[in-house]
Amino acid sequence: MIKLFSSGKEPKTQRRPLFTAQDKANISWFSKTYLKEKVPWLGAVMVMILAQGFAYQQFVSLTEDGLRVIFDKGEVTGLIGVCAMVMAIFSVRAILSYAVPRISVWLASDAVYKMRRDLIDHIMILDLAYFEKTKSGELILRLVNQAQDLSEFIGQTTVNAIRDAVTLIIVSGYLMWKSPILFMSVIIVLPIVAVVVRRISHRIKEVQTSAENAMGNYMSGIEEMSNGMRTVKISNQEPFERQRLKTATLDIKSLTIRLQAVQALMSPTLDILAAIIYILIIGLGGYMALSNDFNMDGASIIAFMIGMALIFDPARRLSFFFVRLQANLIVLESLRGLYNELPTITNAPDAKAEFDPSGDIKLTDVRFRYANDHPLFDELNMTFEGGKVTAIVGATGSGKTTILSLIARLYDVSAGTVTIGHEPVNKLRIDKLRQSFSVVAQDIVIFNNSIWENIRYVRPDASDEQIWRAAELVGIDALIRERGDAPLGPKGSQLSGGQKQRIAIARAFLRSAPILILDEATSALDQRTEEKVRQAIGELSEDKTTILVAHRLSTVTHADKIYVLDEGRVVEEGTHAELMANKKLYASMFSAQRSSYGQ
Ligand SMILES: Nc1ncnc2c1ncn2[C@@H]1O[C@H](COP(=O)(O)OP(=O)(O)OP(=O)(O)O)[C@@H](O)[C@H]1O
Repeated sequence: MIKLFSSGKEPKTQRRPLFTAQDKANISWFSKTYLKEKVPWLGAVMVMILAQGFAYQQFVSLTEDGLRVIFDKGEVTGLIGVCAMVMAIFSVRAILSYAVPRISVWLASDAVYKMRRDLIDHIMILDLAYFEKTKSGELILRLVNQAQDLSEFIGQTTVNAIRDAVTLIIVSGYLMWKSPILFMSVIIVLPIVAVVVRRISHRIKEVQTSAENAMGNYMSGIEEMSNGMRTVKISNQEPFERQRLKTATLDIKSLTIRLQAVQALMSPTLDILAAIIYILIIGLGGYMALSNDFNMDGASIIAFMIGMALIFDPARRLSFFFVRLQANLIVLESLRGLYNELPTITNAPDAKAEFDPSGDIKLTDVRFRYANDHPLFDELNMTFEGGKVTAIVGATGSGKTTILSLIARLYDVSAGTVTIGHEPVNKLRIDKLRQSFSVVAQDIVIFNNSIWENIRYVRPDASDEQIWRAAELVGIDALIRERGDAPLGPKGSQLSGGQKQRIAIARAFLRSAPILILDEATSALDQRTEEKVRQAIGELSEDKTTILVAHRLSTVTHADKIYVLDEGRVVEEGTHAELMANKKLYASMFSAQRSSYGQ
């Protein structure tokens, strides 16, 4: 679970390798999955990068020649020749400097596009349970920001780092060949760089994890605040929301500053090291040039100095690369973590596409729990007869909606079976199973689109006549004419609760599947509209297996069978008349409701 805010005290860093086994596995996964097919292009980029490295080496070598021409021979034509060569070398490097980022950014963007595409595919198959426990801000962070960060890191930072590493190796090799003693004396400082980079990298990794978490919290906070603005305003909770978001941004600010503070330690360290290197070249190199014991002259010292200057910047950038690498390893880990979320509700290997959706729906000895601590159902037995209307009533939280979720296999039972027409639902192809339902759920999802498009959503191939007919049956046709193509606002915020419910019922009409599930389908309608819609629903449920969940018992009296549920157990079952005659829970609930409605 994501840590809400970092405590400010990071655990003491233990000595860990630069890449953990997990990091290596993540990098290998990303390369194999998204870069392997681009190997020829990656090869081309590598060749160009090598050519860029050799261009610098040639430049150092030509500079030395040029200096000798000036110091020793004094030939102007020789000097022009050297200048022309330098120009040619830098022209080649310039062309490559254009080509390399163009290709590498394309490669990285394509790889990250494919990863995003796969992530979207993967998210779509995850269980409902995953979305009920995951904050949407976390998903947005991964799919938007982290994927983008990774793309930039691979396409620009890593390619630049490889170019720097190649330049460093080639030019260092050349300097080593020219003067091993001088080269070995000046790179004595390198182990210090390695130690500093290592220490700083570990620290960055820790702070980056907290920063990513804080960003996810901030995004989730914004989402919750904007979606819940009606409740926020009515309950005067603006100060609380303001404070919550401010605390989240403050957390991001302090983590960003901490991250920068750690990263900033690199610069002064490297500046001091640069000074040591130049002092060594001037002092030791100067001594070698003055002494007759070494094969060195002024030109070689200056060329050596230029060579070191040329590799110093790549070396500095490379050390920053390792710092940024740590941050991006965290991002990669977080992205790959999404793939580690696996759906449990999947098609069985021999899943059937053919079954009789108009058969009886049976729950036999069903056991189910949401969290591990409290079982909701223990040996639940129910039958919803095919082609009949069955109602489930009971106190709030007694498990009515959960029964519907088990039938539609949004959750799997932990023991027992749920069958439709004698076929266990977990042996049916999930798409075929769900195609057999028309559902009017409690939480109606309305998209920011027109009413028309919202109805059509459940059956994109429906004809205009079919959509009009569905709209007329629930009496929303006039509103369609009035609003036209105007979008309904996020989550249908520009509609009343009853209008949303009518759209949901129109969807059920349009879909006209053999099993009709109505979960508090008419609770937000006024009595006159409800009467009209109920007649329409009556027509719709003809020859269909209908499961009706309602609190208002007057809406279930016509059902062929009524189940009364209490804390996950069926406490009564029968027709309205039978249950009234029983004079138990149902009868008392019915009488209480009737007297409260003044009937
Ligand atoms: N996704 C979930 N994770 C954990 N617990 C859940 C989840 N959904 C529901 N519950 C719990 O399971 C129990 C049954 O919930 P359910 O929604 O099935 O009740 P219900 O009878 O339909 O209630 P209502 O009449 O209020 O709609 C409740 O205690 C609820 O808090």
